[in-house]
Amino acid sequence: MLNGKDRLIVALDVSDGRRALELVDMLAPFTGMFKVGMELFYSGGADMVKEIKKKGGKIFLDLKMHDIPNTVSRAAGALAGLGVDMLNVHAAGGREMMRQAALAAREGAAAAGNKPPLVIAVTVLTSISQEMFNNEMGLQGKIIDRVTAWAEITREAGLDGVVSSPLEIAAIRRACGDDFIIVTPGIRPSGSVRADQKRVMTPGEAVKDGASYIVAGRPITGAEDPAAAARAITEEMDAVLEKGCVR
Ligand SMILES: O=c1ccn([C@@H]2O[C@H](COP(=O)(O)O)[C@@H](O)[C@H]2O)c(=O)[nH]1
Repeated sequence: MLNGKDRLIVALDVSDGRRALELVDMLAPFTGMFKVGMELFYSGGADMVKEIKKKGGKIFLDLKMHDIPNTVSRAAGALAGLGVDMLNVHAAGGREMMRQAALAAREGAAAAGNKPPLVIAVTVLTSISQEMFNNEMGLQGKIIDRVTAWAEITREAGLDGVVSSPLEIAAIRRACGDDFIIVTPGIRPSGSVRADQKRVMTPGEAVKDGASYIVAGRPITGAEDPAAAARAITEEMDAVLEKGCVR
């Protein structure tokens, strides 16, 4: 079973490549994977991915691709050639887009001699509240039902898992089983600032509910001592895992 360190993905949401690499050095002892998102990838590009890999860091490339199947699958193939460990698309792009993206990612990785990345789909962003979902996005019903339905389509399309808020973990586990990967941002250690996140839980609660991985950014990178913040999060998860109360 993965321990707290393995399950922690730190979001490197900075535009300064030097700062990103400093954070990698500082946080590597407490972090299983580093998330390179739009800010760092659009400013540092593929070189940033290569630099983090040189330091031995695993990479979740979080570009949330959402376009027609041909465009997304070609992009997924190219990104898999970089040797990333995880990449993602939006489930709202549909079953066929997801299916082609997963295939292309596996082929792109094999062509470059890399291990196939985990390919996962973003469901409903953690910054969306139930009220926004219904009134701003014009979508009916409950977020939890939409997330669960998209998770099932994601699994049927041959992807490895989903990104959801921690509030939906238990429902996804019931629908998609224990082997399905659930990655949850919207992680806020007790007492920390929510900022733009609407559907949140603490690290311990998320792991207790069955999260495969949690993503934390500002609670770590914005802390006075990022290493201490990351260590506290891994310890909180380990305490839950050691009690064996993981669903
Ligand atoms: O639904 C989603 C999908 C992705 N994210 C990303 O996770 C991190 C969270 O950062 P915090 O600073 O811990 O809020 C960020 O990179 C997002 O792009 C998400 O928050 N929600």
